[in-house]
Amino acid sequence: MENLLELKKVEAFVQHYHILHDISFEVPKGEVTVLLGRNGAGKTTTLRTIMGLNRVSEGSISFKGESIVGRTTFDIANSGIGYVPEDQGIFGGLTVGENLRVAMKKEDEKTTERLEWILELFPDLKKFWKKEGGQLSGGQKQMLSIARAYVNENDLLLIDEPSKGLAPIMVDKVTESIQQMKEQTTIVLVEQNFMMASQIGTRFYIIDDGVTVHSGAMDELKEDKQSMKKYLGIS
Ligand SMILES: Nc1ncnc2c1ncn2[C@@H]1O[C@H](COP(=O)(O)OP(=O)(O)OP(=O)(O)O)[C@@H](O)[C@H]1O
Repeated sequence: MENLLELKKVEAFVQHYHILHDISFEVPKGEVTVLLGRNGAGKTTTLRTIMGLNRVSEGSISFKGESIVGRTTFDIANSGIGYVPEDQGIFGGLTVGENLRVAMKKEDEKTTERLEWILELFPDLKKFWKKEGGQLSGGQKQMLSIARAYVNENDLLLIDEPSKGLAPIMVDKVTESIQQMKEQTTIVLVEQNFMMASQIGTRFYIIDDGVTVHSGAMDELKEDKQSMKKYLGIS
């Protein structure tokens, strides 16, 4: 299968700290690739590095067969990568509608269709269309953040810990929504909630101290008690 995104031996710095030491993974088109690892392992840094927010000192990152190292974040986003950051990145002082409008790269028919689709998936966003982003619940903010990335015609979505801080019922809702989205787009998902990751993911990579140390099919990891304990602290 064709790889949409490929990282090879990536080393990267956050300010002057060397955080990523050897990150390599492949993201096949049409799949959900999950990045797992303990707190502070380097998962968020990996997504931010793909988006051009950290300096790459070694290795390569290619998207649709072209290197994206050294490009601006604006350029990388425009080449077809949507990013749902861990802090959700929504504007607290803008309404739900305004948040979506400013996120839209185009206002064409396809974008309108995608907006309608996502509003059906997240009816709360329609219901609270005029409510300010800052007044939404945690789950609603997460939905808005995902919708802001989804509304554009991206080839790839990077989603950072969508379950973080959500009540179990909201985690189920977000899981269900990503399951529906994966029918339409390729996804890289960072997730600490193993149940959620295992329901959605196709393949996994484990990051430990800035290094990709293990990978395989998500279904196999569930049975691999030794790796779960060693790398994720799950027994
Ligand atoms: N701005 C920064 N300055 C210094 N160190 C940083 C900065 N941002 C991240 N780090 C360090 O980089 C390492 C990787 O952090 P990162 O956020 O990528 O981990 P993570 O795997 O996403 O964990 P979490 O699930 O806790 O977000 C951590 O040791 C963290 O302390």
